[in-house]
Amino acid sequence: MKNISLDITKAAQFLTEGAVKAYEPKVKAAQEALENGTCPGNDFLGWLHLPSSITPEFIKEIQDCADVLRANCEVIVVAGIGGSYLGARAVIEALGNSFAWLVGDSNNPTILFAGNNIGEDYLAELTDYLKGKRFGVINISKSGTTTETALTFRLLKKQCEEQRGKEEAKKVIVAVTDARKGAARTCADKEGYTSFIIPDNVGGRFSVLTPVGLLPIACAGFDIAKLVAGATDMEKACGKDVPFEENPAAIYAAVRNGLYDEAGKKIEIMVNYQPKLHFISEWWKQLFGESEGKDGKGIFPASCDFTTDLHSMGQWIQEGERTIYETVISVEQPNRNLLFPNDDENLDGLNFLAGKRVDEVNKMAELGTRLAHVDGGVPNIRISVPELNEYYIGQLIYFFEIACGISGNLLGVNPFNQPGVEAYKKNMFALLDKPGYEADSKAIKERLAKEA
Ligand SMILES: O=P(O)(O)OC[C@H]1O[C@H](O)[C@H](O)[C@@H](O)[C@@H]1O
Repeated sequence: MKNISLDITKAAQFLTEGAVKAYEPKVKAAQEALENGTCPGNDFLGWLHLPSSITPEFIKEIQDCADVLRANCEVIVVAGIGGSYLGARAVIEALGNSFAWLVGDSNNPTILFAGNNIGEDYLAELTDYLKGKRFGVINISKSGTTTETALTFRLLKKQCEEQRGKEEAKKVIVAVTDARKGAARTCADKEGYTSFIIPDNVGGRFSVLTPVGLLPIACAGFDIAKLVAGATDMEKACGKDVPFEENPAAIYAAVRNGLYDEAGKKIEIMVNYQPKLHFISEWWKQLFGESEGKDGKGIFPASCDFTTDLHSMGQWIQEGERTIYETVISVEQPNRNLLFPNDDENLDGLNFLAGKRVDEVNKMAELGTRLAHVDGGVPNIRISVPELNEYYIGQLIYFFEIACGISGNLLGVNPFNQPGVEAYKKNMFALLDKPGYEADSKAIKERLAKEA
């Protein structure tokens, strides 16, 4: 089986000769530090060899739980935010039917996501939809206290118990959370829910290959063993002893830091040409944004779906400020085969495409865009994925995870904490008069009064 591969030629040309190679010693040091646990954030390195540590027995334990949910639910709601849902959604959407919620696939439950926002209409419409449905809930929170998830779970738990009875509800509510602490753990233990542990040393944005992602992905009907196999093979392919030039994660980390350090590229646009990969970009944005956006530094992670966004963002990318570069995920072979038909009248003038596969048009759009954007001063990194299946998505996940760990170390930050996310929470709790935030409430209201 070939691996995903990296083409940096259209990015390296924006750097001085040898600039990428010059990162080799720092990359090696970063990988040694990750391996030896001597880097900042070294209490969150459980992801580094997670794929190769996952046993068939553990896969079966997760699959068995998924089978119970699949047998008893027509809808499964995944409650989680950030790393507690993005990975699962990214994989499920990358592998699933683009219209999954409409095709009424009788073999698989409908997987919905909630707890990732505080939209009242969203939650009201969700609870309306769930009325009369045989639904279950996977409540995912590493801290077990995240407001968005906890607020949603309280609504769903109540509705599930009302609709199915408390005892039946216990069969179809599963918690994925901390081993010991947090409200989600307390509730799971009190109610007797099946639960899985998010290892202390695996941060949320690195947790898709723990039950955080594996359980929802298995519930959706995908092969988590193959996902883990792909991640395991990429773990080997990006190991610290792999020669720099042969280590795709090392090269990607080096190139992106070179573009940032030397070429003033402050924004990385993750691009796909397959709509199914939209949430892979969303997952990637948290992984790199939350890992590197610190100390006034870091490449800003953005994303675009092409060719869709070429009609909205194409102008900026082609002629805006030259502080951007693109990383393009290119899927070599789609899973389906659709030929473009001939039309005798040819009113649209498209008969020159007749008989071609739709993907041939997509690939020429990709090539044409790459030429245009590089000509316009936008470096282009291309990640080639042979096909969209569990194995290669597993490779892609681990590739980005290890590249992120290396890159954060090259940037000189702690890639594994996220102190910045606490600020909004403190303000929100103060404004909501949460017990324990009395002083903060007083201060923030005085501030708002002054600013009014
Ligand atoms: O899994 P949880 O503890 O609910 O956290 C969910 C998310 O929110 C936190 O505030 C962090 O920003 C993320 O790193 C995390 O993935």
